[in-house]
Amino acid sequence: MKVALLDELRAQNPIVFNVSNFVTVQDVANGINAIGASPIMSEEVAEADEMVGLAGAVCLNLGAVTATQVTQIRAVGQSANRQHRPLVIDPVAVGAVKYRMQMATGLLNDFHPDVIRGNAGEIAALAGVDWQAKGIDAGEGTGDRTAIAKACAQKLKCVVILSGPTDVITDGERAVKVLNGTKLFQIHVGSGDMLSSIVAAFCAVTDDYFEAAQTACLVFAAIGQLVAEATPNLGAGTFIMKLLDKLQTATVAEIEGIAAFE
Ligand SMILES: Nc1ncnc2c1ncn2[C@@H]1O[C@H](COP(=O)(O)OP(=O)(O)O)[C@@H](O)[C@H]1O
Ligand SMILES: Cc1ncsc1CCOP(=O)(O)O
Ligand SMILES: [Mg+2]
Repeated sequence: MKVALLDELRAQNPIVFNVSNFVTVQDVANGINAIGASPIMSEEVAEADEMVGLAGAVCLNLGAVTATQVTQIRAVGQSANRQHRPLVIDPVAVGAVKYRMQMATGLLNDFHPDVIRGNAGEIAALAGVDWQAKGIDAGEGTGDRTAIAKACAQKLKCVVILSGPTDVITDGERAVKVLNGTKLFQIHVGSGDMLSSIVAAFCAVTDDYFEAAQTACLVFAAIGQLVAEATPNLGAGTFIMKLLDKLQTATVAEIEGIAAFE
């Protein structure tokens, strides 16, 4: 685990190109900006190649995609592969909606992601494992989360993050668990989307995407935990404000001080 990548990210200030969903786009932009990278969003297929070309990494969020946007997402994904930009996918609610699963499966045939970040319901669905996803949320299941994440990584040949109370990060062989976090993440819609884009930001500053994924998960979860511990009984509204503040100011030493992983 290389928490010092956070300083590298802040020094390089990489551009992260996001195709976001309309629900959480501002959280994603501000989260990337606060941590020290530079967000840019686009829904226009005509500028796909140019956008990818100026970015250090690309994050495709499948959270609220129209048929027109599928065409743009495909073009962006293929362009990221062609231009050798790290590519992160967030497969929102593929475990709950058959249409989304078909759409995501089709896209994953058309381009190759370097990292997929989803909750248990989403990663189980992509792995082909039984799980009761609940809309955008993880839902219920009894399967072993590390085994499910590994199965997904082996099937899709990429790094997989299965996030939740414990984040599992795997390349299909090796697996690391990040134990930090706070339940407050669950009462903010967009926590997962922010994490996916922050994973992309870390992928922009190292070629080791397994390392980038682990570090992003640790940094994000630990910062949430620092915020929760600093203010007892924090509510949903103030949590996101304080989370943005702490994304901006947290130091490597503070994060290393509470880091819990195995
Ligand atoms: N119960 C929890 N306790 C601690 N951290 C959590 C908890 N639930 C989610 N998180 C954290 O929230 C972030 C978003 O993950 P998750 O909730 O799984 O995504 P999504 O919003 O896509 O369902 C991750 O950093 C994860 O570690
Ligand atoms: C509510 C909602 N509906 C479609 S996308 C979306 C946001 C999902 O955000 P997250 O997965 O980060 O909780
Ligand atoms: Mg999500």
